[in-house]
Amino acid sequence: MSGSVLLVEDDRAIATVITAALEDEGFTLHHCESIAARDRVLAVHRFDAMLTDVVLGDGDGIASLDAVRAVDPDMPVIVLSAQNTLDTAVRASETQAFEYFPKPFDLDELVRAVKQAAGQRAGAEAAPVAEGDGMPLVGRSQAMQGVYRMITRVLRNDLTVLITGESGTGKELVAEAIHQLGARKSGPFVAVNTAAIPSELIESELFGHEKGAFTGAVAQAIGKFEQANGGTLFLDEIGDMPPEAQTRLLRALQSGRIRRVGGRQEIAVDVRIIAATNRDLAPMIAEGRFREDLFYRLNVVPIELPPLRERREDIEVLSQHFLNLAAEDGLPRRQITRDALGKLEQRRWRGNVRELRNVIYRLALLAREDVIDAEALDDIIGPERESSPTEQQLDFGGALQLWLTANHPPPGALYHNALAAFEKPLMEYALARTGGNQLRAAKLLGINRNTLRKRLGELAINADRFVRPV
Ligand SMILES: Nc1ncnc2c1ncn2[C@@H]1O[C@H](COP(=O)(O)OP(=O)(O)OP(=O)(O)O)[C@@H](O)[C@H]1O
Repeated sequence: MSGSVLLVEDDRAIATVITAALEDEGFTLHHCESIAARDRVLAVHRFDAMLTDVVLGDGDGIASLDAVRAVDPDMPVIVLSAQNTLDTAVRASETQAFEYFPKPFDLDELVRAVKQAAGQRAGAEAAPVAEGDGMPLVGRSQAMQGVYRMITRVLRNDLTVLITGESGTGKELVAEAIHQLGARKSGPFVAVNTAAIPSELIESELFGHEKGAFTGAVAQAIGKFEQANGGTLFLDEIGDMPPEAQTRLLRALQSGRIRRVGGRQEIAVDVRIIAATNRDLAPMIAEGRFREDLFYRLNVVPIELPPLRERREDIEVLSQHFLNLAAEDGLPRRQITRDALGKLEQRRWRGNVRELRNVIYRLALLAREDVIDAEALDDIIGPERESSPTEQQLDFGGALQLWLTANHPPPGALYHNALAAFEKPLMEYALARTGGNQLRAAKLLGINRNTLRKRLGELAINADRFVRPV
């Protein structure tokens, strides 16, 4: 049996014996000798079970269990005690300790109890998250099983999660799953893509601002932290966060309170944070571009999403899943042959699951027959291009196709709505690049200033939003 066990015991002889016995059974042991050390390690690691002595140098192993429950309410705890009094036994059972062992104890019995405790936890946790069953994630590979296991570990607590993985591997979907399946599901899920917001606006976007905080702050605005109160805040592309915003975020995480830009009052927020990045943060920390202390605050529970090329066995179920979604989105219902799937399984998928989704939608839309075979696949998507993943994701036609299937504009409004969907981000980009200066934005776009002003009005874009704080 495998599993990880935290052993809190200041008697080294006993610790050595327990460690040896449990390691022989395949457990990984982490040993510490004090309550302070226990709490430090629990803040960053999660264990399948904990064994604790009662009388420790810096406190009482039972009386201090509340702190353990606060970070991990469901971890089975086995109490070991040399004070074989009824009082200790009663106190242990009052804390719902999994089991109580007076010293000296029978080592075999202890090993059996640990196996049972760790097994019970794994059983209780394995149940809620598996593919299907309200679980939006598809894939049965070993790698995805590991991801599901990690998700189950964070459903019944509010630990901060850092999701890493290449672009398009499903990081946002995992964040949504944690929210939907967890205790906060009735609260809001608010996603912020740090990379998509001009750096000058990030702080105001996250924390809100008071009226007059900077030029253009014409009214008070509530930030994403406050919007997510009682729910989950998903901070995507956290590696792109500018240094000042990192500092402010760290402060908010430490204190559970935020202050609006230009505001004096500290506001308490009850928000679970899930962050994600497709960048390797280690070199950024080394170069001083990402705060190490923030990294540790975020990386309490790391979840790593494997690239699609490392779980090719999932390509078949994912393809079927996306064919179904395409049909639900109003595209023709298609089937795909084993040969065609074989070809899909050989591709590199540098854009990961997002790229697969786009390809399947394109196939569903453009295939001439209901059954997509290898030949049809070659016809429609051709050989793999040598383009970078970014180019593949930014394939304009593909994105438009997805937009068209996801939005069903009323008849007669298709051209108008598609144009607005295209123009709005373009105008916003130009305004963000030029700090809200309409003259410069018009120049950047290569259009007349009056045309810009007219379109801003028609598209309900508030140019003031892009004015840089001074
Ligand atoms: N395991 C999966 N099962 C079903 N759909 C998936 C899975 N993984 C990803 N997807 C789909 O692939 C697309 C990309 O996923 P998502 O946006 O979550 O990726 P991401 O890692 O957050 O990307 P980025 O780093 O670019 O923000 C979405 O349409 C998502 O629904």
